Amino acid sequence: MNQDHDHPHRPVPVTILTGFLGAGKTTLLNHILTERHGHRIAVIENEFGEVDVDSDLVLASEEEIFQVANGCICCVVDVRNDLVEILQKLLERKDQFDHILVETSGLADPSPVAATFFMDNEVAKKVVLDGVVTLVDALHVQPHLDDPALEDYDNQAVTQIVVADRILLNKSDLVPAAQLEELESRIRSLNQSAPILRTVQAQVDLSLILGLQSFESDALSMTDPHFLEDANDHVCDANCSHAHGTVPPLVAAPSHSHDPSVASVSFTFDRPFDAARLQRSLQDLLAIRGDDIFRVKGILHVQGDDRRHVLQGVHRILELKPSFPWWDETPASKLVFIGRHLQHEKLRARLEACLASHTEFNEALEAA
Ligand SMILES: Nc1nc2c(ncn2[C@@H]2O[C@H](COP(=O)(O)OP(=O)(O)OP(=O)(O)O)[C@@H](O)[C@H]2O)c(=O)[nH]1
Repeated sequence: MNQDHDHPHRPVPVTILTGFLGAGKTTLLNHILTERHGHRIAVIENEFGEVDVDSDLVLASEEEIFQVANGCICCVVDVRNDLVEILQKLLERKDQFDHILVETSGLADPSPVAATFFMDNEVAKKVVLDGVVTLVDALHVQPHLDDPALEDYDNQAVTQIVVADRILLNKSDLVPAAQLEELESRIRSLNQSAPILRTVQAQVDLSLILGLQSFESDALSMTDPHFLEDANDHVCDANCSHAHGTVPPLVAAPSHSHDPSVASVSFTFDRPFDAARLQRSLQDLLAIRGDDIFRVKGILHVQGDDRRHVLQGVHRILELKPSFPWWDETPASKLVFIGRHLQHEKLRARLEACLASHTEFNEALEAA
């Protein structure tokens, strides 16, 4: 499958992996990274919260994983410049991989991300957009598609479906068949051409989502003639007045607008959590606030356990699972909440109430 060794000048295909918060992007990424598919993939990740949890959720693999700066890749200029810089560096040693995968944050519009590949003339010559793969959360997508609070703003859940080449209707285990069919027709009304694949835990035959080559830039502009212009008023070419081969100065703010009421708050704690108390407390919180709290994720230090614990919440679904040991890393917790009307201090107080008491902590330290 690695035909690219024989064709060093062939542009490197780039897949953009997108989908709303909690839809299953990291789950798919882990599936891709652990499957024997013959591609050597460089992964670029972008996340929304200030504290990086996502890189800890990606399984160890031989592939290289790069983080672009914190902030939304589709609308923060620095983040898009960061993406161009990473691409420039990656392309200097493109003999080491044959596919690039960009996982966007769950709130990103993939169009400006795709456009970033064409902003810099040197980068544009060396990559080809292979496809946009969109994960859709079968259980939670409906209210986001119809979100009344988005009246004056772009709806990223809709945009992500509209621009997709492949749609994975994920978490199909959580929804009855009749509802899946309704969802499929809703998705079909937004995107008539992308095949919709039902998945559980994002398990999909990778030949259906990688190597599509659907997106030569001609094909891209045929899909939506305003695709690039929408993302940015400028696409570089040989006639540009500015220098190429450096970070393009014209990565301007895109024309779309995010819902400013969606924000993220992050926390770190050295003292371990009482796992049962934390789980009860967050379940109580999500039972009441689960419409507004879209996403919770964390890597946690749990009292009396030398393994990391992974906290995953999507609206009212919450799970806390042990993962691999801390090894020589000092255990500590980091958590991110993403949603509307998040009250930082109230959340902090709730979390602090779930930490193991100082006495418990000291006793555990002495016993160790
Ligand atoms: N029941 C069920 N749970 C799933 C499925 N796919 C993923 N999940 C769970 O959904 C949660 C979120 O999955 P992630 O892969 O982290 O989602 P994401 O899109 O990367 O999340 P963000 O990066 O925060 O936007 C995790 O707890 C997964 O285990 C599925 O098909 N069925």
